[in-house]
Amino acid sequence: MTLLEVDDVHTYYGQSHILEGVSLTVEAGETVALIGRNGVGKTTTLRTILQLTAPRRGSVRIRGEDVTGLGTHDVARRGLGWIPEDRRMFSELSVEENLRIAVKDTDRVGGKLAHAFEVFPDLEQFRDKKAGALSGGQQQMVAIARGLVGDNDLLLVDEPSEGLAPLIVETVAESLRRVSSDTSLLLVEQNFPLAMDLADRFYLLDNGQVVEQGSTDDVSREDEQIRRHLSA
Ligand SMILES: Nc1ncnc2c1ncn2[C@@H]1O[C@H](COP(=O)(O)OP(=O)(O)OP(=O)(O)O)[C@@H](O)[C@H]1O
Repeated sequence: MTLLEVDDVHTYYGQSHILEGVSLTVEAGETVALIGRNGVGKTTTLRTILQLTAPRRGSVRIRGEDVTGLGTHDVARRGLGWIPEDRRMFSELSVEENLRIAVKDTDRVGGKLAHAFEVFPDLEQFRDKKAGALSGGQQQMVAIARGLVGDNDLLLVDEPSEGLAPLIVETVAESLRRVSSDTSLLLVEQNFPLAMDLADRFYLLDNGQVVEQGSTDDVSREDEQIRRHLSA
């Protein structure tokens, strides 16, 4: 089943034409990577999907239903979760409270928290600690765990490895791998090897357009070309 279908979206900030006809899909169960240099429109693509910035042309469909122009809250209610680049913790609240807030079905808070701590055993020892006191890697893990307890069918994850040391990136990658057995992922990543490792398919964006796409299994052939786009 096609969970998400973005068709030929054109998105602007004021007069600036940022996305110039982006199309992509995410099937149920897939992890899809959106890669590309700084400023090519990756975050804008996620914002467009969530209708935080509605496209002027083109459409966004969730399970075949056109959600273009709906409020972000209504899009989220259809099973889309967002893990933004800045992670958006409630820094004065504990890890557990941050997770509780994300549970939509309040009758199931206990079970959801237990599941989160099972998937992220490292988090359990921090459950009473203020989220603002955690390291960047630990906060990223809380952000991913929040996506997990939120019962989302698709998580939009923006640059999860940003600013993290290589060893911590590996832990975060492992968290995403675990979450991907429960939910589909659309992953914005500038770390090319990480994106290739986690994703089934990829889209390469440049200047607001998809310039390459395919299975990550086939990527070695195109490797040089992709790297050129990423470093240009
Ligand atoms: N709120 C805004 N108003 C005007 N221009 C914006 C706004 N947000 C982003 N832009 C511009 O839109 C373009 C695309 O930005 P976007 O954040 O989508 O890129 P990105 O590929 O996610 O890059 P990064 O990795 O730096 O976040 C950039 O040129 C950026 O300067």
